[in-house]
Amino acid sequence: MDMERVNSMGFGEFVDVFGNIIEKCPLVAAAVWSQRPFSNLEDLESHFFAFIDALPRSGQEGILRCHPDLAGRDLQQGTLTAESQREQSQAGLTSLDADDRLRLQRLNAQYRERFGFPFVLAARLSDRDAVPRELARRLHCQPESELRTALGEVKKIGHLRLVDLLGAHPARVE
Ligand SMILES: NC(=O)NC1=NC(=O)NC1=O
Repeated sequence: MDMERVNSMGFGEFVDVFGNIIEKCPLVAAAVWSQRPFSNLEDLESHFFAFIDALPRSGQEGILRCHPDLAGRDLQQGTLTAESQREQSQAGLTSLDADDRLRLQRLNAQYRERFGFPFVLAARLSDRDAVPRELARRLHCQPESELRTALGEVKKIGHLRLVDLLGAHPARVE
């Protein structure tokens, strides 16, 4: 899909295509549509990220709360979005043994208890050993910095989902 096609999309088609760039937050795509035309993937992405950055803290925490736990209930029940299902299975989270799954669920619960939002990490850039390690590490961070870290992961997930849809930007040959 090229940028000409993206820029020609009506509102409905744009939200159909980009509504889950930010997990379960089609509002972001609905807002970004009015910023068209976009010059390239980075430009489009910058509008998604600017919307998130401009939200009040409650809105940013709301974005995080829309993310399903890693190896959590949604994964067990098969109710993940297609993107999340793919990302979590690529990180090996669909084949955890009972002990590892229970450990991750306990860590997720501790994390949510401490911060009031779920642990979010770009699963495609991680793996089944790194996820619990990173969760245990971030569990001890300060709330302010952890909010920023978590939103950074939302942006990594969003970037990878945009690359899936638009194709990676060929390296410029100077
Ligand atoms: N809590 C999460 O981090 N969820 C997720 N990370 C991903 O990369 N996909 C998810 O569903």
